[in-house]
Amino acid sequence: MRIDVVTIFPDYLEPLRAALLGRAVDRGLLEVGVHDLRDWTHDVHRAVDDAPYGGGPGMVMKPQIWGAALDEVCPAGARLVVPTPAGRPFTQELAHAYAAEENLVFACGRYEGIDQRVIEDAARRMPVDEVSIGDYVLVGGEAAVLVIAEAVVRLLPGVLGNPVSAEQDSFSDGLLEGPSYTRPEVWRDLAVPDVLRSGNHALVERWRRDQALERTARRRPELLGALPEGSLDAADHAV
Ligand SMILES: N#Cc1c(-c2ccc3ccn(Cc4ccc(CN5CCCC5)cc4)c3c2)n[nH]c1N
Repeated sequence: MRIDVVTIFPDYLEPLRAALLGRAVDRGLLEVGVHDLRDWTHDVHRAVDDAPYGGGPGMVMKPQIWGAALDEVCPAGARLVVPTPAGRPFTQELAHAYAAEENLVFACGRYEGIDQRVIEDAARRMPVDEVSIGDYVLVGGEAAVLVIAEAVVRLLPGVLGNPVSAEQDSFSDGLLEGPSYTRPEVWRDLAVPDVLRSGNHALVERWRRDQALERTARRRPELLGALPEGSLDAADHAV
């Protein structure tokens, strides 16, 4: 997979070359290109924004600059991903879909966002997704790209040391995962649940499933309602 990011703050994307993602790059599992949008400006001020038509707060990013940048950065077959507060929710399901792509290009907006015609024009040549990472307001798209990139790259074959954990992720079965524990057995008078030290794998599996159901019911009850028909068995209904 190759990820390209267009931004006015290239340094913000340095974490793409660190830790898990950096190791994926070093191992040839991932290519990363970060591009400064201002490289496509031609005025002395390197302006990328202008006042919004119709008035309103803040500035909007100019279409000409973005158009020239995306024309050059987007390879044939790329999917363009544009983080925006008005986007559709970025989910684990979308992370899996993106992990199957050869080329992802991220357009990081700032100010009040990017002129909508940039998205409309790009959609003439490639799939374009406007996505949001959550119901809160950021200052630009860069933090969202880091979140999305990490969620996607960890799913690539060979990236995670323990690939099973990607399948046992939260949300992989529609539930939040339950609590985890490691040594010591007692820490500050808090003991590890006995069942986890029982050696009875069936009991451990049942306990973990119950914990996941209880946690999901408490923190994200709407996920229970969204489970596919037949996801819960008789033992689950006992929780
Ligand atoms: N993913 C994601 C995001 C973002 C995000 C993503 C990309 C950009 C580019 C610019 N901004 C700043 C901004 C902030 C608020 C508004 C709304 N307007 C304000 C007054 C009238 C409406 C427009 C832009 C961005 C924010 N925020 N939250 C998420 N989950």
